[in-house]
This record gives sequence, C-alpha cells and structure tokens, in this order.
Amino acid sequence: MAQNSLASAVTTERRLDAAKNKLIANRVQIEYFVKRTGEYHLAVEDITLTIAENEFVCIVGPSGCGKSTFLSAVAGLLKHSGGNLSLDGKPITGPCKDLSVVFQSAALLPWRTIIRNVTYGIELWGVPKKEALERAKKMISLVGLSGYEQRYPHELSGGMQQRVNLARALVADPQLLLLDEPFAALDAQTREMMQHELLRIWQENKKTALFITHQINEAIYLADRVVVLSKGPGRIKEIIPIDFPRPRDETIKRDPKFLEYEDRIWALIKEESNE
Ligand SMILES: Nc1ncnc2c1ncn2[C@@H]1O[C@H](COP(=O)(O)OP(=O)(O)OP(=O)(O)O)[C@@H](O)[C@H]1O
Repeated sequence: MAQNSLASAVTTERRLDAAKNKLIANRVQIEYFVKRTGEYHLAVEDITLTIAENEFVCIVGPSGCGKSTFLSAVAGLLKHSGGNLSLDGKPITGPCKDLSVVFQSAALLPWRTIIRNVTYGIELWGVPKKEALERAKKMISLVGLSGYEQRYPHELSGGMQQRVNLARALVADPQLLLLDEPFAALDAQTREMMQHELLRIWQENKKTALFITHQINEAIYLADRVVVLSKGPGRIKEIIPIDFPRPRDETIKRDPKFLEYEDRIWALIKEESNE
C-alpha cells in the first residue's frame, strides 16, 4: 500500500454531522484531580471522534496516552472536563443501559451461576426475571457456552469467563459496546481464538463498538477504523480506515496489506516514543 493511500486516511474527524452517528465525542478533555498534589492531571487533551452505527473502532496508542480514560468517560464512569460526549444525540452524563463495558478482568460474581451472572445487570435495569433468563440463555449460546449456564465462574477457564463477560455486556442490547483490553489477560492462543469469536459474534449483531488494545494486529483484524493516539495527554494522531471486507478470518493476517497497516501503525507509535 502506497504511503499516499494511507496519507489519505482521515487524520481529523470530519463526520460530526453524519446522520447515523452513534457516538459523538467533540473536543473532549478529561482531567484527574490528584489529591496527593492538590493539582489536576490532564489525561485527555482534545479528542474529537465519531462512531457510526454498526461501526467497529479500535483505539491504540502508547501506554499512558489516555485510552482507558477516554473509554471510561464514554462509559459515563468519569466526567469529562471539557467538550461534549453524546450517544444517539443525548449527552452522556453517567452509566446507562445503552452503554455496556467489557473490562480486562471478567470480575464475575463468584456466588452466582453463569446464567445469573449474565442476568444480573439487566435485572438491575428492571427486566423481569423470566425475560432476563431467556435473553441470557440466548447470549450464552451466542458466545458458545450453552450447557454451562448452571456452572460457577471458578469452574470456567479465563477465556470462558471472558465469554461470559461478553454475554453479560451484550444481553443488555446496548447501543454502544465498549471493550477495554478485554483479552489482555489471556494467553496468546486463547486471545487469538477470542478475537475470532468476537468477529463471529459481531457479524451476527453488528453492535457499534469501541475497543481499546495494545496489540496493533488485534486492532487491524477487528476494526473498521484504527484510531492512533499520540503519546499523551490524549490527542488523535491519525485515524486509519481498515480496508478488508467482512466477514473476516485469520487469513487476512497473512495478507501483505495487513502487514503494511501494521508497519504504518507501528511507525506512528514509534514516532511518539521518540519524540
Ligand atoms: N485515577 C487517576 N488519577 C490520576 N491520574 C490518572 C488516573 N488514572 C490514570 N491517570 C493518568 O492519566 C493518564 C492516562 O491514563 P490511561 O490509563 O487512560 O492511559 P492508557 O493509554 O489507557 O494507558 P495503558 O495503555 O498503559 O493502559 C496517565 O498519565 C495516567 O497516569
């Protein structure tokens, strides 16, 4: 792929007015108040990003550049100190049932069976128990765990627990699925399998997704667009559209174009480390 075709990748976000945007982040700034010093720490300086309905966007960038902070603000778990964040045109002011988050650690409730772990959130949102159980069963089947409904979390492997976590996020039927390094704690082989599983699941329901990862090849494999952040405080360095048709499978990882994307994103991140 010629450098020029990548240069045509959108470096700034120009789709703020597009009709089918799910998420709009406009000049988002996020600060932490550090009690110890009594000062504010700027973690995200200026992020403008839109995510269209059914789009899968991955964010990569150097450690500490503000990826998780940005995702937490989108999830409504952290307040942004500047700019605007909205989902389906409504400002994000806190956690809500339209936003589901999958974190690195599955953090399942050990005293509840798998199915009751999956129903837990939607029961809290007021879904009647019978309907919650039916929906949970479907999601457990979707993530490939039929037959494990009555098991307890400690009886499942790490990869299986992360599948439960995914089912727990999907059962709420969110408008936006947020995933913060969901496979980082898994061994390499399980991680690859889970990437493949996630693509299969995504192909079925095409949930709009924002996924954070350190692994460049994971981002390219999954995403419609890869957002590269600069070293921090959070700013977008470049957005790279990934031009592989879907459904995808592992063979694209051996496609020369895949390796070119990888080299390009590595170069962008290296530039940041050297600056
Ligand atoms: N609770 C907090 N209080 C103060 N500063 C914080 C807090 N959490 C994160 N930070 C700081 O905010 C910045 C962004 O952190 P964040 O965890 O979002 O980065 P990241 O890109 O997700 O990093 P990594 O890739 O290492 O997970 C860093 O400078 C970090 O030290």
